[in-house]
Amino acid sequence: MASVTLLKTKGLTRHFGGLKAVNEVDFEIREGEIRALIGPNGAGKTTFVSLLSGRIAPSAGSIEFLGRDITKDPAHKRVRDGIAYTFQITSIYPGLTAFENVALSVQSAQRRAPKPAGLSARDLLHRKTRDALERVGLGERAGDLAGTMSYGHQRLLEVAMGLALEPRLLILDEPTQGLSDGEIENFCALVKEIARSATVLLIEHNMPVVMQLADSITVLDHGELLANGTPEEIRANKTVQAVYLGAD
Ligand SMILES: Nc1ncnc2c1ncn2[C@@H]1O[C@H](COP(=O)(O)OP(=O)(O)OP(=O)(O)O)[C@@H](O)[C@H]1O
Repeated sequence: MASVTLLKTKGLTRHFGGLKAVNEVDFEIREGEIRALIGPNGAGKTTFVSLLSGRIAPSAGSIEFLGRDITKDPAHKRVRDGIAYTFQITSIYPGLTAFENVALSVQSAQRRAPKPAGLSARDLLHRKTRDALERVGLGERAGDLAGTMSYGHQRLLEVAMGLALEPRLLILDEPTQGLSDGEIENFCALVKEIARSATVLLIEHNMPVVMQLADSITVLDHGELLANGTPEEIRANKTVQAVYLGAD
C-alpha cells in the first residue's frame, strides 16, 4: 500500500456551545486506503468530516492535506485541491437530469484541470459525465430526472457527482443508508473500484459493510478518538465492543 500521508489532523476540535462534538482529534489517512469512520449516534462523525471538507470551521486544531495546512481554506478550494464530500441527497438538483447533475460537477473540476488537446470542451464534458455515470452503474439512467429516481439510484448519483470532481480523497457519509441488500453489494464493489484511483473515507453504520471494505477503522465516541486499527483489531478491542459493537 502507498505510504504517503494524504490528510492529517492535529487536535481538531469543534464545540457547539458547551457540547464537544469533536474534541482534540489526531487523525491520519494514507493515500490509497479505504478508511471507515464508525461510532455511536452523536459520536461526532459527521461533524468531523464536515471539518475536513470545510463545511464548518474548527474551534481549534489544524488540518493538513498533502503536507499543506488547509485549516483556513474555504470548502470550494478544498474541492479544487481534491477533497470531495458527498453528503446525503441534499446535494442533488431534483429538477435536472442525472446527466445534468453530474455535468455540473465535471464543470467545477474542469476549471482546475487543463483541457487535453484535440477535444472540445463540450466533448470532454460529455465524456467525463458519461464515464462517472457508467462507473456507478447509472449509464442507462442519464436522461432520468434526478427527483424521480429511486432512493438507491439517487445515492449512486451523488457518488457519481463526487467522482466527477476527480478527487484524491472521497468522503462518503452513510452511503448505504436506505439501500437494499442487492444495492449494498453493488455499492461495496463500487467502493473497491473507486479505491483504485482515490482514497476513501467512509462513515458507515452497517458493520458487515465496514468489515468487508475497510483497510482500517477509526472509532469516535463522544467526540474523541477511541481507537484506530485494522478490522480485526477493532473487532477484538474490548473498549470498542463495550461502547459500540456491543451496543448494536
Ligand atoms: N450544528 C450543530 N449545532 C449544535 N449541535 C450540533 C450541530 N451539529 C451536530 N451537533 C451535535 O454534535 C454531536 C455530534 O453530532 P454528529 O452529527 O457529528 O454525530 P454523528 O456521529 O455523525 O451521529 P450520527 O451517527 O447520528 O449521524 C451531537 O450531539 C449533535 O447533536
